[in-house]
This record gives sequence, C-alpha cells and structure tokens, in this order.
Amino acid sequence: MRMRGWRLAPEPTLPATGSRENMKAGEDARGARGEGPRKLGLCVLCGLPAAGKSTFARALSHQLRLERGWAAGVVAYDDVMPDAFLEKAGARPLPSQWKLLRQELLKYLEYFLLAVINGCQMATPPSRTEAMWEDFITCLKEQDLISSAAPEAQSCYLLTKTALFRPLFLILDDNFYYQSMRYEVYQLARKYSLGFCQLFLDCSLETCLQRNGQRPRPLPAETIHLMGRKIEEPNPEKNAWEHNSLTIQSPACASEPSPELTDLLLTALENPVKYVEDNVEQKETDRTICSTNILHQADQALRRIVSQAMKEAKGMVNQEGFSEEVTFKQRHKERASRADTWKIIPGSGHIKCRSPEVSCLACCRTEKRPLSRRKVRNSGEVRDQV
Ligand SMILES: Nc1ncnc2c1ncn2[C@@H]1O[C@H](COP(=O)(O)OP(=O)(O)OP(=O)(O)O)[C@@H](O)[C@H]1O
Repeated sequence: MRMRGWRLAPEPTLPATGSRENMKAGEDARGARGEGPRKLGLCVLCGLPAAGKSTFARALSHQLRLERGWAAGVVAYDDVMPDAFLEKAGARPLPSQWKLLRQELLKYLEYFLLAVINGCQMATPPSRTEAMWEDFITCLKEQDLISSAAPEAQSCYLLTKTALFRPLFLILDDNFYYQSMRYEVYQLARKYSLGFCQLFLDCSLETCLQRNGQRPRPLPAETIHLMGRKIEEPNPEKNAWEHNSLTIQSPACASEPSPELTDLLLTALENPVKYVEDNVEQKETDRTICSTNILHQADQALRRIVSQAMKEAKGMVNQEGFSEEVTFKQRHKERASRADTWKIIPGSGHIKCRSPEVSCLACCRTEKRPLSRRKVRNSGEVRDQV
C-alpha cells in the first residue's frame, strides 16, 4: 500500500450541470426519446470487519454484470480513503475527520451520479483531497465506468457506454456500523430519486476474529470487539427508510445471489426513493403562525425555564463532586478511600462527612440510589407537568 500525504479539503461544490433543473432536463430529454428514466441504485453493505463484505461485493458486482447485464461498481472505502489514515495506527483520525472524509467521498459519488443522470462528462471538484480523488477515479476506471477525456480536457472524465446505457448499481463497501452513516447515503439516494437498499453481512464475532487473524494485515482484535458492541444493524421496523434491507449470513455469501437478494435489488431499482421538495413558502407560513400563537409562545417560555432548572440541578450535583454517570458504588468507594474526610457509620445507611474546608458535618445516603438521579427526577416531574 502506498503512503501519501493528504489533507482534508473544504467541501467540494457541485458543478453547474449538477442543478436539479439540469438533471430534470436530462431526464425529460431521455423521456422524450422514449428511453424512460435511468435506473440507478445505491446498495450499502454493512457488517463487522472481516465479515466478508469486500469478497461479497466483488462477487455480486460480477454476477450483476454477467447475469443481469447491468452496470455495477463497487466503491470500497478502504481503497479510496487516504492511506495515511489506514496505515498508521498511531495516526488514527478523529471520528470527526472520518466523518468529513466519508462526506467528501459521497460528494465525489454525487459528481459521478450527476454525470450519469445527465448523460454528460464527469467534472473534477474544484476543492478535493487529491489522493482520495485519484483513488476514486482509479476505482471507477478499473470497473469500466469512466475513461479519461482528451488530454486538453484533463479535468473531465467520459462515461463509458456501460455506465451510460444500462441500469446501474453502485455498491458501497464499508462497515457502516452506525445507522447515521448509512442515512447519509440514503439522503443522497433521495436527493436524486435513486434506488436504495442495504445488505447486512451477519457474521459471528468469532468468525470475524478468525478470518481477520488470517489476513496478511490484520486489524487489532479490540477494534473488531469494539465495533461488535457498537454496530447498529438495519432496523426496518424502527426506521422506515431502512425497509429495503436484507441480512445475509456470511458463510453463504460467496455463492450466487439468493432470490431474496435479487428481489431486493430489483425492488430498489423499480422503486426509487421519492424526492421531497422543501416547501419554503409553507414553512414560512407555519413559522408566522407559531410566532403569533400565544400558547406556543407560553410553551416555549416554559421549556426554557425547565431546561434552565435542570441545568442548575445538574450544577448542584456537580458542585458536590459527583458526575451524573458516576454510579452509587463508585461514589461509595471514593468516599471510603478518603477516610480522613468521609467516615462510614456501619448499618446506619449513611456516610458521614466532615469537610476540613467548610468544617461542617454532612450526611449522605448509602442506599442504591444516586443523589443526582433523585434531583434530576424531581426536575423531570416539573417537565412532565408542563
Ligand atoms: N464466505 C466466506 N467464507 C470464508 N472466508 C471468507 C468468506 N468471505 C470472506 N472470507 C475471507 O475473510 C477475509 C476477510 O474478507 P473481506 O476482506 O471480504 O472482509 P471485509 O468484511 O471486507 O473486511 P473489512 O471490513 O476489514 O474490509 C478474507 O481473507 C476472505 O478471503
């Protein structure tokens, strides 16, 4: 793997051809030619490291091309994210940096999608992380989706026939372990009315650890354990936008697509996510109604008071030196360790405190109920009444 310098670029702006009006014009032109709207879909792969996502994505893309005659492309985040992030364990990026990079990659994807939708060349974003953009271009070229334009138009790329004239599925290969990460992709699908679906590769932690151990460059086992605790599987019952999701048992994933998988992909292509126009006028009217409604104003004022009261209650707790999260046990232990200040009176249900600073005597309960909780609950009652 190469080592290169990288920097986070400011968010790339979309080309003028990227406006929704132009996109609509492109669709209308195709409609007029009797071709109908292009069928485009985004498929998010998620799962633990070493669950087999990349292996699965490659196989699926190959099968879609061969058996369905679709255009398919895999965007493997590991291949496109700047190497420096992935190579140096000591230089691990902050989560916020990861987030920015992920969003930047989605912008690149948007450039490609716009070119496909409009049937035009793909432009280069004016601001970009050079290494990442290069890898993105390589990734598309290797899958025969774009080619370089003439040397005099170096900042443009031509779409290949495959990308232009067939239903196209892009498979995004990353862990996507938080649903918020996947939601960013869904928003992109919604913005351009694309098909959207999710595949969760379900693989036991033990199998992932074992497969990871056999890789030439294994990840630290703790990373997999941590992700195993954090991962949020697609939950179509809770999130309507996740309804096009399928769980695939990893050991079986190398074989040909199951009827369920084919069905999922077809459903996504045939039922693109609906674009919802922001009704600015309606929003403005609603805002005016709210700002002149006395009940709404009173509600807002009360909410502010309650929020302030809760903050103050929290502050009181903190002044005592106990954070909200500190459990009763921890506090008990802490007090016991400061025996010069805190005296335990066995059986009394209390800890006696003699503070040298204020030379006073105070008592704290030793029952399993943190003082902070009680205080907060009291404030909560106020809120419930509101
Ligand atoms: N179905 C399978 N059965 C057995 N081994 C598999 C299977 N799928 C993948 N593997 C092996 O497991 C290892 C990890 O696979 P792969 O790189 O596809 O996982 P991944 O989920 O993409 O990992 P990462 O998230 O870390 O990129 C590879 O060595 C691969 O050969």
